Amino acid sequence: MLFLIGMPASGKSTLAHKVSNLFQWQSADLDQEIQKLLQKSIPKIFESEGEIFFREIEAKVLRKIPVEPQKIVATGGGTPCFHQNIDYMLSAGKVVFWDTPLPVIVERILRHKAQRPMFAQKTNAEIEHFVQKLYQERLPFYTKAHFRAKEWSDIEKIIQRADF
Ligand SMILES: Nc1ncnc2c1ncn2[C@@H]1O[C@H](COP(=O)(O)OP(=O)(O)O)[C@@H](O)[C@H]1O
Ligand SMILES: O=C(O)C1=C[C@@H](OP(=O)(O)O)[C@@H](O)[C@H](O)C1
Ligand SMILES: [Mg+2]
Repeated sequence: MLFLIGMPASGKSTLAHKVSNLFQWQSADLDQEIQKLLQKSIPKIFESEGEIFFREIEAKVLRKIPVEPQKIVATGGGTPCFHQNIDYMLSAGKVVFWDTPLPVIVERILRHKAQRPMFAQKTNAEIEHFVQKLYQERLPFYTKAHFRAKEWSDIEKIIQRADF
């Protein structure tokens, strides 16, 4: 099983779908599993229950996703940084850091910021600064991954060479 980690808006959810379609792999999206379980959108969960509750549920749901070969799981941007989730993922499967360039991430967040609870209340300049800071804080977790991928060809190589 492959876990995708990386910044919010780096494209983890999109990439999991693409791998699933192209290689007929199973896929799962941790945020979607949480939304299904609680019958609430991620922004609503943040708003009504708060981040601490979200991180607890996130850690539990992560560990409930069945570990199977030829399966790719998109996690949330913060997943590896809480509740020893990175150690769990490193032991349960292979972990890929999807390292999209920060300017691309900033541009995507600015386009859809209303849907993202961490960014909705911030000005554009604040978002840019916040994304830089978040990247620096999270890099020590992200770089624990088995693989660091920057483009699609990196993903293809990982899928072809690793025995999952
Ligand atoms: N390779 C890509 N090229 C262009 N846009 C992309 C690409 N991957 C993702 N996106 C867009 O970026 C946004 C965030 O993608 P998403 O897969 O939700 O990221 P994440 O799950 O990492 O937050 C979405 O609007 C998506 O359509
Ligand atoms: O970076 C984060 O802390 C978060 C990223 C989101 O997932 P994506 O990375 O799929 O946007 C989602 O889990 C939640 O809003 C928190
Ligand atoms: Mg996602």
